[in-house]
Amino acid sequence: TPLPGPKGHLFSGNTHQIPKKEPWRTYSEWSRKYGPVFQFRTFGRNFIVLNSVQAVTELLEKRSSIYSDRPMSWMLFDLVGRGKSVFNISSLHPWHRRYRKLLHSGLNTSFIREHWPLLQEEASKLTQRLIEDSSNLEANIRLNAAAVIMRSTYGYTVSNLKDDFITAAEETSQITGKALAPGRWLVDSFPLLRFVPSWFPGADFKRQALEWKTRFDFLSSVPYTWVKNQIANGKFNNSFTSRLLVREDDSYPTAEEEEIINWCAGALYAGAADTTVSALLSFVMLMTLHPAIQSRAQAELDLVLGKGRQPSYTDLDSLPYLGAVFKEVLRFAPVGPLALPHRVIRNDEYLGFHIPKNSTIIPNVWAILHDEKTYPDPFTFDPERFLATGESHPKRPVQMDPRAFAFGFGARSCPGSQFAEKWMLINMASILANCTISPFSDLGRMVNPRDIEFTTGITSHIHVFECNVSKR
Ligand code: HEM
Repeated sequence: TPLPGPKGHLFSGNTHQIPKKEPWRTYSEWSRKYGPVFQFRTFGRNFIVLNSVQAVTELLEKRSSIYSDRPMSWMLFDLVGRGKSVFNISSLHPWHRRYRKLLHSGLNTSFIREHWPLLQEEASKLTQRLIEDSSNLEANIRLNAAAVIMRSTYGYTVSNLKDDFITAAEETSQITGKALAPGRWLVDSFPLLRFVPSWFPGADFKRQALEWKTRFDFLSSVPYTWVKNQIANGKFNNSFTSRLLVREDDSYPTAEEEEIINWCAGALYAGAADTTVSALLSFVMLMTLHPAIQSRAQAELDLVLGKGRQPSYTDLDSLPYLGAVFKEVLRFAPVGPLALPHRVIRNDEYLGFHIPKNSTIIPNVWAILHDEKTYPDPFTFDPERFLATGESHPKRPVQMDPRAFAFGFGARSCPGSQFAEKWMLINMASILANCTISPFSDLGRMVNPRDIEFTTGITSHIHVFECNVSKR
């Protein structure tokens, strides 16, 4: 049986019905009408949206070996030459496994411990900047992301957002966005167009692709060449990249190994920058709106830290309430409401429905994290959902851990999740131990938690409103 879904035109399918704003909400409504797994179609492409815990677990996790490919973008992967990036590489490509292994071991607990002093130092700098000027909330948080990532990936120190390495990394993500813009490139619907010669009238897309490819080749070589030079000069800082390049037996990586290391290192900024900024912005905004929750997290910190001590690695396990706040931020304001799309590589069947080979699979993480059966009263921000000894609902069972969904699925799940979590927790601990965040009271304006808005994109950001950050 074919999967249910909204009726579309014979040729263009449902192209005209795809929502431009917060599509996860529309998909969630459609799932009430068509069921938790439904499909829709655009020119030559089939999309399947998974809206339930059961569906993502069964298909993306248990059948990960066939559900972990990425949908093809001829413009970005082929013409612009980004098909081998960690995010885009086909799960059938032999490097996919090598990337995953390298990223997992490269971002493991010992990496996190090694970079703990950096995380702690940047957390206190961020806290200080927020106290001095809370009007630049987003820029201050961005600087924290850039500083941590560039230092831990390449051993490179960033002190402002105008830094060359940051502008290079940001240009990379802007080009990626333009090359992936849905419906923008005809070649994505008619792949044969890629063989049109670039001088041919109307082949502007090929000239554009070549320009971007040249730019990418340059941009991706900048930080990598820098680390290699530092190592050659014998004065490098320990980093993700240096750990892979400098070997105990003094051997040199092969050209192929170097290419793999460069793709993996390049993925860290792309994976970390926007996601951690989104999570931390949501945290600050949600603390502004929920003073009682904020004070409870501060009371927990005060108890563990005593007077004057700053939070450290070993404290994190003694801060269950702060841990619950982190989980609730991920649930209430998912960083990637639709994670990233996957592709199924062969025909399959689910609950008697036919899943056609090559369909793009969209996990509706937002719908899962706002399903009232799993998370009663889903639009209320309430960290107690994740505590066994809730004060206000002592008998309520602990709710499902949102980290199982917020970081994606199967052989594509986020390799930086452990690092991200420790990094966010130390930032949150440092901010709350030293400051109190409150609404901009002069204006007497208070945003109703239900009116919070989010931007639409691969990562979604909370709409920022002004707040006060004052030293405690
Ligand atoms: C709160 C922070 C973060 C969230 C919510 C998050 C979430 C995600 C999600 C949803 C995916 C897509 C998974 C899928 O396709 O099923 C992903 C992929 C990825 N993330 Fe993260 N991430 C975060 C932080 C980080 C950090 C700090 C790093 C690196 C240091 C990182 C590196 C990556 C990489 C390299 C991928 C691509 C994996 C692949 O395609 O095989 N992420 N992340």
